[in-house]
Amino acid sequence: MNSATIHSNPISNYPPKLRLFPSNLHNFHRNHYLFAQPNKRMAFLGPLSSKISASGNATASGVDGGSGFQTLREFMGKGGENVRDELVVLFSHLEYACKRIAALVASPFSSNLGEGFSVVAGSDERDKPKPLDIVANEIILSSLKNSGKAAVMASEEDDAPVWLADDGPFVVVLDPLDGSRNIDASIPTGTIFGIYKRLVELDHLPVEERAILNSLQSGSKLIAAGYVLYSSATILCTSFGLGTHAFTLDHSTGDFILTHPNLKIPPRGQIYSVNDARYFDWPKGLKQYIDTVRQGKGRHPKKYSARYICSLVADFHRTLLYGGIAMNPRDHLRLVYEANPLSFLAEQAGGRGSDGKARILSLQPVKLHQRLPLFLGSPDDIDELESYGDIQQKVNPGYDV
Ligand SMILES: O=P(O)(O)OC[C@H]1O[C@](O)(COP(=O)(O)O)[C@@H](O)[C@@H]1O
Repeated sequence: MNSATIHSNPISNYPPKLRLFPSNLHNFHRNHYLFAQPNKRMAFLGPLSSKISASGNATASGVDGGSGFQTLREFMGKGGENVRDELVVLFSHLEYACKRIAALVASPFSSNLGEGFSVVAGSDERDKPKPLDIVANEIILSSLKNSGKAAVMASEEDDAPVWLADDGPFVVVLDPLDGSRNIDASIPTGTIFGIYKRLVELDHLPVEERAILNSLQSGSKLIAAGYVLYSSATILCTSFGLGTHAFTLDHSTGDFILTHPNLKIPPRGQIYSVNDARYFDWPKGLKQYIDTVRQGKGRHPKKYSARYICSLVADFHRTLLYGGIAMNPRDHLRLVYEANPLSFLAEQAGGRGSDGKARILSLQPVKLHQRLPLFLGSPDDIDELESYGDIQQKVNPGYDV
């Protein structure tokens, strides 16, 4: 959440001369994406396509038998998840927004984006918005508006949810650009999103109330969730409730290609991911757990390694692939925008999402910007960690870095 005031429209001014993307989504897709030549795609995907063809999972999940690869849009259709058209439309707008954000994050022109913003005096230095957060938020907002499929968007960047369309079938909750405080060093960042159905039984309520209550649904009601990792590759990882699947952006065509069908988190990893400069503020149980596994004295007789990027999407993505635990034991990450969507993906991949005491998806959010301790990862590692009892960091002085 931030208290920024936007005095000019950063998107329409950006980039100063060169337009990276046409403003009209339809023409954009027409000219650049949907009608990309298949042969061109194949030429770029030679090694990848054979890798996917060799995977039983990929074939079973409907990878195009002839060409050996499948785009996200194809996957959402009959060959894969077969979700309904309305969700396909919503997703294609979200996908488009994230491609724009990916381009911005990597752009040499993004340093100009700070111009035209002012921040309300007195807000905590750490919580001050980075301009790219706001631009990313605006990009997603306009895409969701254009989709006509989102009733409401609740964003970590906004104080209150924005009502978009009375008949929109979906509710979208999101963190438009997580980890953005690392952005000047080109450290990976990410977008996190969750999708619920609009609660039609609330349609009679005043719009503000309707917007909030629709956005405060429990994670167990998610119908889809995902993240987009902006890193050396741009990865869109998603679940519609039938497994977790990751797609890699092919920059030559603009397609997200299925590269990690049916991701399964290893039941146990050998990596813990936490900001351990906070060690002296941790409770006894958490200290003991970390001391134990780093010495190789835990249930898994291997010395664990530490990895901490301090960018939640990147830390979670690595955990999904390699196993272990990505954690933030203090009340810092948000239930609605971060913990619920990522726990949904973790569970769909056979992993767990916990606040140290309870399953994240079983919690009923009471406030939009509610924060909590978060532990995501391999089931055996999280079980072992929780067996230490007090692992939630209650001392939370706020940290300046
Ligand atoms: O300072 P900590 O406790 O290590 O928190 C780092 C975490 O905060 C985040 O930067 C999110 O915080 P913000 O929402 O304030 O940007 C995550 O990407 C990261 O995992």
